[in-house]
Amino acid sequence: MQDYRILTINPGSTSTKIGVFHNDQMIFDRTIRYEAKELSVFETIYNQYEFRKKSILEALDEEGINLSKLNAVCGRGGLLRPIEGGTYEVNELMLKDLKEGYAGHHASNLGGILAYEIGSGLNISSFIVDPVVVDELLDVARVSGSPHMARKSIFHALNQKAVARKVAAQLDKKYEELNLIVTHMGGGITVGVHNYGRVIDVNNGLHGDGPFSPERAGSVPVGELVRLCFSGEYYREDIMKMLVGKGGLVGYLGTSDVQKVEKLIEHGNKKAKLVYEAMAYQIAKEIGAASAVLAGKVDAIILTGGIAYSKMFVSLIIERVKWIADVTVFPGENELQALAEGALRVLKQEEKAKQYPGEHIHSSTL
Ligand SMILES: Nc1ncnc2c1ncn2[C@@H]1O[C@H](COP(=O)(O)OP(=O)(O)O)[C@@H](O)[C@H]1O
Ligand SMILES: CCCC(=O)OP(=O)(O)O
Repeated sequence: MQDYRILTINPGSTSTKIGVFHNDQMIFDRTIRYEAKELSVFETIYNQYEFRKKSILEALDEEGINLSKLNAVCGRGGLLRPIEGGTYEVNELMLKDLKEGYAGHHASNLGGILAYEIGSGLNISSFIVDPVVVDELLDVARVSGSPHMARKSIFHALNQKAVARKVAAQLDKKYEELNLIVTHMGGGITVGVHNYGRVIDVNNGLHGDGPFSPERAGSVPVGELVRLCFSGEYYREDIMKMLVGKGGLVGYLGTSDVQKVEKLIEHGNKKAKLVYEAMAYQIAKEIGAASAVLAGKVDAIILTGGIAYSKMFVSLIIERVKWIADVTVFPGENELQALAEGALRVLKQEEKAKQYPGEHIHSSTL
């Protein structure tokens, strides 16, 4: 059997996580953290490209990783056109969409770009796997209530699918045989309805939908939002920041760090307690809505992401949703492993790499 060596790259808003895999075994990983002031000199996320690339190559060099032994580079995919899940070869159109921010700007846009630039320099393949725009929504889930707006699928597809596969294996089943509700709780929070391997409904984790999160407002009262927009007090950017970046815990408490919020609660801060409980309450409510999508036939509820490390937070959710199905807690994320496995399936020819953008997915049915 041929062996493969894969470099995986997962850019986040404050860090770039990298991993080197020998087949599906991680042999090196590192989280390269950046100071806020290091990144603030760049006007756009795309402008951070050279800086992040240099930091990756330096980390690999420090570890003595021989780049010429790599067979592929695989990055986290960003805000592209809506596409179905899977492993995609990075192509010209994908690079253009990632650079221009076809569906917006998020650090994950750099994943495909960095994979391509490093891969093409070494003359090896570059891929992305399950980008945040994976769109497997039911038509009925796309209808928002206004013909001027459609609901969109933007979520932690990579980690949700990776963790769902892991839990399916624990249950001795295939992912495609189960109905799962997967909740990723990180900087953003998304609750995905996984119906036999397809995410048929999910809140748009980036653009104002679903539970609030450490740094995002989630669904807000829309009449109030319109009032703020036309109050003459704010620019568009101010309002967008209220929704993403300065919403949620940051908006109420000035921090996106759940551990700091727990410290405030320990010290008797009543506001912190209320906001913390409200975030768990909104997540439980979203899981309840997800269970209705599956008509109550739920094999398991999964809680994952950084916040799932908190026993206190997780127990607040579990006490409200345990009547629906068993809850499995999978703290952190499994994204580097998922990237490597996605690339490996293609390298081993178990799957063909998909071509972006593939079949057009309608953003509205009406
Ligand atoms: N041990 C922990 N207990 C509680 N919260 C945690 C813990 N570790 C990380 N978090 C919280 O998880 C969130 C970040 O989650 P993560 O999945 O790393 O985010 P991202 O989506 O940005 O990758 C932060 O709010 C952080 O404070
Ligand atoms: C919903 C898009 C992905 C996302 O929100 O990722 P982060 O939580 O890492 O910002």
